[in-house]
Amino acid sequence: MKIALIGYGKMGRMIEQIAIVRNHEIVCIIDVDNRQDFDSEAFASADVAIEFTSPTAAYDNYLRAFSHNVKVVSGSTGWMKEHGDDVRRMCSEEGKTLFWASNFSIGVAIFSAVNRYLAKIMNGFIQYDVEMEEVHHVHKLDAPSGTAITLAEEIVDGMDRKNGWAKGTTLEADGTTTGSSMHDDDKVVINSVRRGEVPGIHTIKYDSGADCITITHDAHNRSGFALGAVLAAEYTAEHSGLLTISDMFKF
Ligand SMILES: NC(=O)c1ccc[n+]([C@@H]2O[C@H](COP(=O)([O-])OP(=O)(O)OC[C@H]3O[C@@H](n4cnc5c(N)ncnc54)[C@H](O)[C@@H]3O)[C@@H](O)[C@H]2O)c1
Ligand SMILES: O=C(O)C1=N[C@H](C(=O)O)CCC1
Repeated sequence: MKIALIGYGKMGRMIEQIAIVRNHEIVCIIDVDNRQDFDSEAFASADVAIEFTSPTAAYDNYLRAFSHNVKVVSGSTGWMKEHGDDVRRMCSEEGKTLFWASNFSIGVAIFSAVNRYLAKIMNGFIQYDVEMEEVHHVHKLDAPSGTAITLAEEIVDGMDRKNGWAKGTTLEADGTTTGSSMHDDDKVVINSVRRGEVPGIHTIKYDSGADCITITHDAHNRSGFALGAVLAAEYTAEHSGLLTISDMFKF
């Protein structure tokens, strides 16, 4: 398969390595300094573009790729609130294809299945309250993480006493804390920590007067995200519309 990369940072570089091992051809690499290459023959020849850039760059990159009829797989987070409706409309009404996931790792797909199951059980046990913590490296631009938001939305779907999520505190790398831990009881509070070079840790904690149950996904490195993105590109070459992890992994 012919793959174009949009964003050649930590994720773009790791995706390139895995794609080559899986016998794909990288036909074009676009980063901030050569955005004119969106209009190249090489870019238009791609079966799929894999996009990992930033919260503010992602949406425009989708538009550029769509204008050349190139399908997109993207892991960029933090753009959904502003552009989610527009992207959904383009995929459902205008024949565009975007595979988007807040987290591409198989481990997080499994963790998400456990999260959904646990939330449904906890719906019947009102003595437990739930909160979440995500820990990421200090370069991360968005908080809470996209993964934490997805996991919180799953909890809200499973528990009648929760009707949304709220951004809690953020412990910054310099030790300062911003945000607030005070929120209505019907919100799933997500606290963030920015520390060193942590690839990503998500912990969901159910606490009662008697005990506490926690589940954690701890990424050792970015290889799980990158492999998942290449698998998603292989899936996207054969499918269309708005796609996500639950389309690819059925469990
Ligand atoms: N879904 C997932 O599994 C997953 C996993 C890791 C990271 N992410 C997300 O992916 C994004 C990128 O992560 P990263 O660790 O590779 O970041 P990074 O900062 O290492 O790399 C981003 C790259 O994008 C480039 N870029 C920025 N704006 C651009 C633009 N307008 N056009 C082209 N290139 C542009 C930057 O120059 C940089 O090379 C972030 O939003 C992060 O949250 C998602
Ligand atoms: O490194 C990042 O940035 C990550 N972003 C995603 C998120 O926001 O959930 C996935 C984990 C790594």
